[in-house]
Amino acid sequence: MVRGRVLKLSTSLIYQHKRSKGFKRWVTFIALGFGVTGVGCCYYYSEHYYHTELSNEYFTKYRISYKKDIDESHFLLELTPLKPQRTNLWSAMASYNLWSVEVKQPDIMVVRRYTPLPLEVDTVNDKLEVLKDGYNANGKLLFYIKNYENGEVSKWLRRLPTDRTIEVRGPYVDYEFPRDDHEVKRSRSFLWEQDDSGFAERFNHQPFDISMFTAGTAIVTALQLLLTEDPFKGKIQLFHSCKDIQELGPLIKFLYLCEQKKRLQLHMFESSKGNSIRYDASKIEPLISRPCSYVGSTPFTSIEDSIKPVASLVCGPDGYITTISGMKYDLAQGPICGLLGSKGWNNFNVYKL
Ligand SMILES: Cc1cc2nc3c(=O)[nH]c(=O)nc-3n(C[C@H](O)[C@H](O)[C@H](O)COP(=O)(O)OP(=O)(O)OC[C@H]3O[C@@H](n4cnc5c(N)ncnc54)[C@H](O)[C@@H]3O)c2cc1C
Repeated sequence: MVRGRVLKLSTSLIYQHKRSKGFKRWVTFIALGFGVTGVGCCYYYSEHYYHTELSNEYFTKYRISYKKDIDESHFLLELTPLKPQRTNLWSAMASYNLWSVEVKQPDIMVVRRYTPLPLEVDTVNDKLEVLKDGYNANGKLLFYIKNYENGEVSKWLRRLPTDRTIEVRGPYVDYEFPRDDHEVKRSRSFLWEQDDSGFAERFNHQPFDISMFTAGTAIVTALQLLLTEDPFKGKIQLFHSCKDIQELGPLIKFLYLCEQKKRLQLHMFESSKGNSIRYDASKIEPLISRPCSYVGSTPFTSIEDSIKPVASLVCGPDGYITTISGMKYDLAQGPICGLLGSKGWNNFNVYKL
């Protein structure tokens, strides 16, 4: 009888042991399942959401999808994000913000700003196309860049092969115009060479005009305002200095289209043709308008033929900024002197970028 009890006990112990072994196996299996799912979720999150949307708080990875030399110092660079961008910065910024992004040079850990243009490369025909309203080409960014002989980042960028991954952060707003949320969107159909000659433009409010003074690649600031979705509503009087207009490559066409549409009044100063602001300021002085007063938001009347600039933006190397508008001290604007100073412009209506 005692033997029978012992046998029963040992059988139940073995059973319990077996059961607890099975239980342990189940627990391990479930824990492993949770672990694998957790790791999978983290991987999916990091791949699809984390650090994939462009932000100025971290770097996002982009691939060099196109690079084309214009001449020995200028090239076009197209970056495609590794993950398509959900935010359409062209719709969000429109022409109310001039914006740029920072590109990181990882070997020396420095960043430089570059100003994207709302263009994408049509690889079949090897030409530039303006991005249509509501379309962001999945977040592609196209840049016009000058490489400097001793330039840390521009020279490095020019040498990188296509398909190389680089890191970008932004966007950074470099200048902000007053935003009018009750204004109608401006059409850009002429940029696709569509005939809109029968269409008379009307706005809710009277647009204001500006003057821009750019040198070299700084022309991208004017091009961004002219080509972006809902482009600048007023006229832009642009004084551009460069060695030769040909250094703009395929971008020249867009300037001429805007000029034909009377959205742009272009004054070119090409040093290779002996036409330089630096050496002959008297050539440009008579062309510069005096500042007109900004009267704020008034009902639309008409689009006039004349240009009445209420603000001037000056963008280029330090020496150029000094000639046009007086010295800029790092982040401080400094007093308005130079050519603009002599024409009555001041710190209320001039901004040195
Ligand atoms: C808001 C913003 C937007 C910009 N957008 C663009 C853009 O779209 N395309 C573009 O090409 N550049 C743009 N730049 C200029 C760009 O950020 C770099 O300054 C430029 O590429 C030179 O950097 P680097 O590292 O190659 O040269 P660095 O190592 O900084 O300088 C090397 C040498 O080049 C000289 N140098 C540097 N910059 C200039 C200049 N602008 N003019 C004359 N000499 C210079 C320096 O004096 C130095 O001797 C922008 C700058 C700002 C602030």
